[in-house]
Amino acid sequence: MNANSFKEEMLYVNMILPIAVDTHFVYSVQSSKDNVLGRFAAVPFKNTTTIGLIISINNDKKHQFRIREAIKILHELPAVHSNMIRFLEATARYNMYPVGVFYKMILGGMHTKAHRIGKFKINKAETADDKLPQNISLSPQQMEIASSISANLQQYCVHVLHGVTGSGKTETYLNVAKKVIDSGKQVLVLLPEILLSTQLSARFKKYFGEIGIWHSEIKQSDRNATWHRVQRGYDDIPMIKFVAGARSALYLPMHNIGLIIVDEEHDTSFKQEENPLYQARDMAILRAKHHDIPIILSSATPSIQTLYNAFKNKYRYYELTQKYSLTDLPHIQIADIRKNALQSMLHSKQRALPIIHSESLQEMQRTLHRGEQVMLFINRRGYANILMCNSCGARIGCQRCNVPLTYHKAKNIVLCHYCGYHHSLQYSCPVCNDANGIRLYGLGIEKVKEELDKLLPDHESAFLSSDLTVNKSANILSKIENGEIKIIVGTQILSKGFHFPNLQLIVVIDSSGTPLISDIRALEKTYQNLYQLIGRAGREKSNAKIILQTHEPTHWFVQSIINMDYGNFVKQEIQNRESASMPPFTKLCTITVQHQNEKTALQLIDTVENTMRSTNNKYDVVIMGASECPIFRLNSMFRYRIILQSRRNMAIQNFLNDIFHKHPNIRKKIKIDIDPYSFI
Ligand SMILES: Nc1ncnc2c1ncn2[C@@H]1O[C@H](COP(=O)(O)OP(=O)(O)OP(=O)(O)O)[C@@H](O)[C@H]1O
Ligand SMILES: [Zn+2]
Repeated sequence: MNANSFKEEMLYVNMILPIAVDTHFVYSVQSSKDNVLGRFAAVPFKNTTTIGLIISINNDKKHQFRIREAIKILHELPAVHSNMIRFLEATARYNMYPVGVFYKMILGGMHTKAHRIGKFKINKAETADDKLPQNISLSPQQMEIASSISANLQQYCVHVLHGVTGSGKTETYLNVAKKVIDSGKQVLVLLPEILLSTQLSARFKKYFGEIGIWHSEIKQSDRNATWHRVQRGYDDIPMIKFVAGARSALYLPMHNIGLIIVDEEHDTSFKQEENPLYQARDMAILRAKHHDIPIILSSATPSIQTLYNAFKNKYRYYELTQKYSLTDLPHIQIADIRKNALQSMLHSKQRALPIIHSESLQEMQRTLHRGEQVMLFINRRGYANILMCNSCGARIGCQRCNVPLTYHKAKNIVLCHYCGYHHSLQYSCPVCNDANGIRLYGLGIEKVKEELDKLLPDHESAFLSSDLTVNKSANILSKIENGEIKIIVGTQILSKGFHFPNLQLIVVIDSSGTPLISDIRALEKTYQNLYQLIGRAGREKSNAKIILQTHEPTHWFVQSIINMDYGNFVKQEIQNRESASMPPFTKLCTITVQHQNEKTALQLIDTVENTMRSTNNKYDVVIMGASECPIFRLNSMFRYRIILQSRRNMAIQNFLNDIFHKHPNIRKKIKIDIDPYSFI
């Protein structure tokens, strides 16, 4: 390099700012050309300051506006790699946002006020008290997979790690991760948020010592320290080599990333449903591609999309066929709620359906007697999900949404699960004015716990549901682990990758229940949840039991669960998707408009639809709709939508860009959801 290139001069540079506009910003900096690209810089913006990212030199000689000068370049941080910048632009293009929106995620909630920059305390990240006792030696099957993946660490490749629950997928990918770290690079593991508060992070710490944890609830000071320390070390405090995080960790500007792992890759929580909308698993694949590094997708029930890509040899597929502990798979049996209902009516003249079947109760007593743990699964929050008037039959719904309300007993409120609207429970009917008309029906987790406390008063039981914070769940989880709590009642978060060695019985309160809203992935999700849930029992001991309480014991879906044949289910489901031209055979995108005024909403969607239909559609995009959304009124807004469908990648984005180019106003009026997971 010649000494001249270090000469400082006045340069114009193009920058991305954490702002939702489609342009780059030009600033002047006093620096050498070689030392600015990819640097963060504090800059004045309007009447405040922010941190921008320098992405290129601006060679224009004349500028229409007065160019402001950057306050300082953050030379203490390494330059962001051009691969990361390309990834940033690609992710914005794919999800149809201005690049600044995703750049904001790279900043990860850092202070952007100039006077605060560089003023932070370097906290130590999380460390385990004890290191792993001895080196874990992989089984021959685990070893073969780990070596095969490790043989190919220098380039992009998607590896699918499929193995029954408890087969040692985690050990296998950690073995690969260790090699990557030993070679001087960094590893990122993405997990559903709830798993970060569990044994899994503890296990990571035992493996790697200090690790970075990244999720929505970490303290600002830890956030600052981790953000800086994934980029460089400080004095005697080394750079963080291993980061475990929820989906937003994908955008951390790690200095030298060598491997990404997405654990429980099928989990739908990887789709962010608020702005910006993106699928973190899919974007992780995109990031791996841009950095030219491997990515491992791990799951006992990989998504249909992932398996389809593996079948087509786009991804490499590995299967772990045996449980590591070699205990038997749990025994699954059915408890027919209808029969039990009849009996309890005859004997006790009680009309209500029993919540816990007599067979389940007996099995629970036996299990507890042996000192083992029991889990009850119900996929409904709250106490009662039907509030109906006994006189007029009116059902109490949300004032702002077209959905029924749920009674939450602990908080003593009637709550809308969609918009959060709530009020206290009232027994008078708002429709017929019967002062005592409202009755509670239906079943939620709180009612199950109440029933349990009646049936088994000597045992403490605990709740686990998405209503809890990460810290609260961590507290409950540790009580379950140390055996203080013997009975666990929970919603679908129980099906995430927990490891409770002493859990030997799971009762699924109601395994019927079809979803209210047509969702292309409804069956896939239900199957994955139940399969994963079943995998929580009998992890270290044989003779575990699963009881599926159901109204429909002969239903094909219930039968396919009993057989635990995921491969067969996937084959069926892939055929269904193909004949319906649904993903993974096509790409979808929903375009939603909403307005407080019903007529205005309708006019809006008409305008959008007409514009779309009159645009030259050279991309083979199919326009379906417009129609009312399944929840027509949500949060006081009337909602209409159009579904776009295409067989080609990026065709929908290109089509929409053409429209926005001609009709820039349309964009502001619509919500775009690329690869939608929610169809409400
Ligand atoms: N080679 C090994 N040596 C010692 N213990 C192992 C080994 N492989 C797995 N185990 C242990 O077996 C249990 C299950 O392994 P692991 O958690 O890796 O499985 P998994 O497939 O990731 O599970 P899940 O999908 O259910 O989360 C763990 O307690 C783990 O420590
Ligand atoms: Zn509501």
